Amino acid sequence: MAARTLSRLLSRSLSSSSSSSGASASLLRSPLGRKSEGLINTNRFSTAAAVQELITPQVSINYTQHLINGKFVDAASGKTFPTLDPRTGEVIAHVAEGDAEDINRAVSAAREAFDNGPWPKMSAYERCRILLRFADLVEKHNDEIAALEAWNNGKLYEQAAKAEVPMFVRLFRYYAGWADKIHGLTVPADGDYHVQTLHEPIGVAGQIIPWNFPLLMFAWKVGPALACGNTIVLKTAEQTPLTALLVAKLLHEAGLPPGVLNIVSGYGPTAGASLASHMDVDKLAFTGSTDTGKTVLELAARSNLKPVTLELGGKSPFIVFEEADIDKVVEIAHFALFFNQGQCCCAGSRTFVHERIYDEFLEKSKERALRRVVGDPFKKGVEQGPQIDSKQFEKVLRYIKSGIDSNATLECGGGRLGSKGFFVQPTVFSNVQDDMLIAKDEIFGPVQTILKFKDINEVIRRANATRYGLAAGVFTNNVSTANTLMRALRAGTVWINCFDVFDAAIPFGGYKMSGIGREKGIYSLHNYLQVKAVVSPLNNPAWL
Ligand SMILES: NC(=O)c1ccc[n+]([C@@H]2O[C@H](COP(=O)([O-])OP(=O)(O)OC[C@H]3O[C@@H](n4cnc5c(N)ncnc54)[C@H](O)[C@@H]3O)[C@@H](O)[C@H]2O)c1
Repeated sequence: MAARTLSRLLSRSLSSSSSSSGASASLLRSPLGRKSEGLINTNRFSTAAAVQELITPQVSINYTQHLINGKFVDAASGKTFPTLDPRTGEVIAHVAEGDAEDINRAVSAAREAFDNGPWPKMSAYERCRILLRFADLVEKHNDEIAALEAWNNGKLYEQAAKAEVPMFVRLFRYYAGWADKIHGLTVPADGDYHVQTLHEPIGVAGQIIPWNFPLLMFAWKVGPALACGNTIVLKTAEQTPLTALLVAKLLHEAGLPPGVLNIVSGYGPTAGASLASHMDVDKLAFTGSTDTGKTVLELAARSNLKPVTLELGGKSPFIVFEEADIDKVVEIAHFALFFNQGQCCCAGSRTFVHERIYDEFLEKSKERALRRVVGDPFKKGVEQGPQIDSKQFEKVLRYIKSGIDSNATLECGGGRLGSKGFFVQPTVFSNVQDDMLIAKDEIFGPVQTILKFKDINEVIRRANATRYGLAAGVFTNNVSTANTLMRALRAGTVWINCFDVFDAAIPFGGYKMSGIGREKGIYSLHNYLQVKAVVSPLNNPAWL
């Protein structure tokens, strides 16, 4: 298709901003009666002046086909599917729709590149240098990549430009650094034998990623797999296929040989399921919902028993003890839940507050939510954009209704914003009980649930009483309380007096139904390596 340019679309929607059409730059009326151009300001006390400036980065959609064996190609069936701008629900591009045949072609290219191509035979230092060159190129195209990410996902442009693309770059530099430091051991064993372990690439890695952080999920998976010398078939989420194709182009410009990274766009039950069940895929790494995680694990087991890592959903407790600094923690709790429109696997989605500070904490949390600025993610000062699509948007509204029906107290929000796009009011519930659906299920939206607790043992029990175990936050000035909680909480990450601190070196993953295995850090390398024991007899050894 002809390249579409974001700045052109933005200027078009700006010039029509006096109509009440869309979220991008149209007039949207907040439920609180404020009305302002191009934004929905939930602040009764107004910060509108700070949020007028529209950022118009240059970006166009140039890549919409599959990337197979270093070339952009149409789907075998010739089919395409639409990808949307969540601000308006309008189609921004038609993308090749992959199915089993496209997956077959991509897996064959990856197999050939692994078995006979230069990548696994290249020195680790050369692989490192390609990854470093790629990181430099991404850095150079930072704003363009961030704009495409925001356009396709609805996330804040500034969040993508200032945090997510730089984190992407950091992840690739981190794994580039590992490429030439991966090695086995010599092992002292009983008997006259020389024993060593070889850490070998696992082969063709199948990777399936979600839509909430399309670029970061790409980096978490592709970075370590390439550092270890594997080849890849990546299936992007159907909602957000665009940025993976753009950065993959840059990776080839950096010197990646053809066939090493193949990308197929398409839907889960067709393209995703074909990848998970493919007999020639040696490893599967999946990030997405717990239900789909179970499906892909089963597909992997029923096909060739490929090893599977799973990064799944969460319902993470955010626990505030009585001595915490209330103003500061209200802000962190707000961020922990509402960041990225609440579409975070590790969102602090059960805010447990000690009964002595509960009322004050609740009042301030509500005030903060009312001040949250919702609007066009390309505007400076906007804090919240739209949900990703109508399905997620409706799911969030259903959970809000379920909270109301189950007699939790709706403190603020509770509905949609505007009439176009997928904007949801920042919503806070109090009087939430553990057995309510809003306290048990992953809502994946801007809905904060605030629960009251009395003592440490009670809150540990309640925080752990979930099928999930992805992350937790603990806010206390008492060292002993912190020490107890960091061990007692059954979660892959425990943040003490902070939340959402990510770094390439920090492992991430879940206990219980939040997943299997860890990504990032040194731990991710283990996902992409086979360990081979090599044993040979020693004649007359000088030492053992
Ligand atoms: N633990 C983590 O690191 C982490 C990170 C981000 C998101 N998540 C989780 O992801 C979920 C949100 O993402 P989502 O709605 O895109 O999840 P999802 O499970 O619907 O989809 C994730 C991916 O799986 C694919 N898929 C769907 N059905 C499939 C099937 N039958 N076979 C193979 N692939 C299939 C989709 O096309 C998509 O690419 C949330 O539950 C969130 O918590 C977890």
